[in-house]
Amino acid sequence: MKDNKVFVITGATGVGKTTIARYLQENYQMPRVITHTTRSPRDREKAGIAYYFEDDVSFERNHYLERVQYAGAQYGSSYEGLERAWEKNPYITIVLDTAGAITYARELGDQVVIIFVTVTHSDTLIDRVTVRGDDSAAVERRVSSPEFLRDITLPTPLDGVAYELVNDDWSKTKIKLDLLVNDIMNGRSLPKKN
Ligand SMILES: Nc1ncnc2c1ncn2[C@@H]1O[C@H](COP(=O)(O)OP(=O)(O)OP(=O)(O)O)[C@@H](O)[C@H]1O
Ligand SMILES: Nc1nc2c(ncn2[C@@H]2O[C@H](COP(=O)(O)O)[C@@H](O)[C@H]2O)c(=O)[nH]1
Repeated sequence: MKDNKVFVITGATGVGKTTIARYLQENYQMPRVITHTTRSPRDREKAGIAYYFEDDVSFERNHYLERVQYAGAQYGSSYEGLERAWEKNPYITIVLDTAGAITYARELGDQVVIIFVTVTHSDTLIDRVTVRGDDSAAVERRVSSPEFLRDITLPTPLDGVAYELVNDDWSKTKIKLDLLVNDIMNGRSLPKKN
């Protein structure tokens, strides 16, 4: 449906994209689109909740709006996943890398609200994912990947398109999210930078 919207939450590893999606689910009943990946599950990640975990063969069976390689694994968001979420609510979320966010902006136009999440000091990201329980070798691989370095800064195609949200302090982030969601739901638009 034309009035359906998808909040695309993007940015580097550990900035808090999944935490933001969870907040929007719990407080605004926005379902998150579950995407597909060939990477292995982390401790506590459940199949069908965190991701649809695939192998190289099963990954090819889905119909993707976009797909990317990220730090050596494949990721993709399927049309079926989007429709399943929109059946539950006209406002939904998806967590993507910046390449995926650019594709969504191009393919879905006005139906997309992009939130680019950053932190002031990128060193804090390593602490955050370590506290989350990520294996130290995986953290090392991830933060030295070209995709991680790319996603730290706002890509040019998203400049003036994405809302920039600095997630240093979670209590302030929640206030900014509430303002943004209420404005979008009421057809207003906040400045893109805060
Ligand atoms: N403002 C914040 N201050 C401190 N810790 C935070 C903040 N926001 C999120 N976190 C924590 O940082 C960790 C990483 O957050 P989250 O998993 O949401 O990141 P992400 O961007 O989805 O990462 P990835 O792309 O690697 O999946 C989690 O342990 C989360 O609880
Ligand atoms: N473009 C896409 N990016 C995706 C998709 N699913 C997840 N992601 C992003 O990949 C990285 C790595 O995720 P992680 O869970 O292994 O840390 C992160 O930026 C996710 O937002 C997708 O379907 N398409």
